[in-house]
Amino acid sequence: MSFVRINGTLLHYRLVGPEGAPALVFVNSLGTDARIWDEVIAALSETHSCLSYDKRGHGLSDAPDGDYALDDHLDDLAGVLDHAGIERAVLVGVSVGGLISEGFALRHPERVAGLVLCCTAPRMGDTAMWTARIETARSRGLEPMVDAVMERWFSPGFRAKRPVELAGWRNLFLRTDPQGYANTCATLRDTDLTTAIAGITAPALIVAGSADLAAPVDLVRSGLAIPGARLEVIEGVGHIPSIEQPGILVGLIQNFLKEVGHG
Ligand SMILES: O=C(O)CCC(=O)CC(=O)O
Repeated sequence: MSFVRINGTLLHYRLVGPEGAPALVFVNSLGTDARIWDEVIAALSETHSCLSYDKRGHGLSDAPDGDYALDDHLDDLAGVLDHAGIERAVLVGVSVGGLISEGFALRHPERVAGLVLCCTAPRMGDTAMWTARIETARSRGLEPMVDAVMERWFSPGFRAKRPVELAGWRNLFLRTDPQGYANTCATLRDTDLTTAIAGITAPALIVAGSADLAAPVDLVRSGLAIPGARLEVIEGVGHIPSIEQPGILVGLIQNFLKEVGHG
């Protein structure tokens, strides 16, 4: 576990794998932290230097007050990469982490060797939906929404067959700072990269889960506006494939890394 302060905000990150190996950077989703990548990183860190971090408002990172702009997340990510000595990487982002990855590829094209965009889209939800969620989180915390969130995150099969793990991930969500959660919902409320992603020059693999209720396959398809991007759909999986089917996700990432010549 390592920590760094970027522009006053403390961020928690982990860097594992062979020193000097091609880098992979993992960006987590709303209401989760870097632990969602553990099984994927266990496999990929044999060959790659893997950096994961808790984005602001989540995990062991600070949760500063006020709405977070996409630019705040991009500054954080650039700061963590600079601190870790990573010049260029393939970014693997899920949901809002995918949006952050797209934004980073637009701002720093020279630093992005490729994008793996899981269960995400350049515009997720709408203003009314995020405004309502922000209001709930700020006034009543995360408890009122936990059951609905678990249904969006995990397929019916996962929820039925893996109740103990489900209980653990439920705890992760409930222990997220409600203000950090709400402030990150503001990023989703205010970010629309629908037009901008046509300007991404990095190669992109887009991954969807057929049972994802937070980012349904048809929404995820909108990411194909990235030139040359291709889509893979993991059958029967919900919003967080790194938890439900880490082995399948690892295989997809490994094929993509070969295609783009990144280790
Ligand atoms: O997961 C994200 O980063 C945002 C999408 C979302 O709303 C997830 C959820 O269902 O809570």
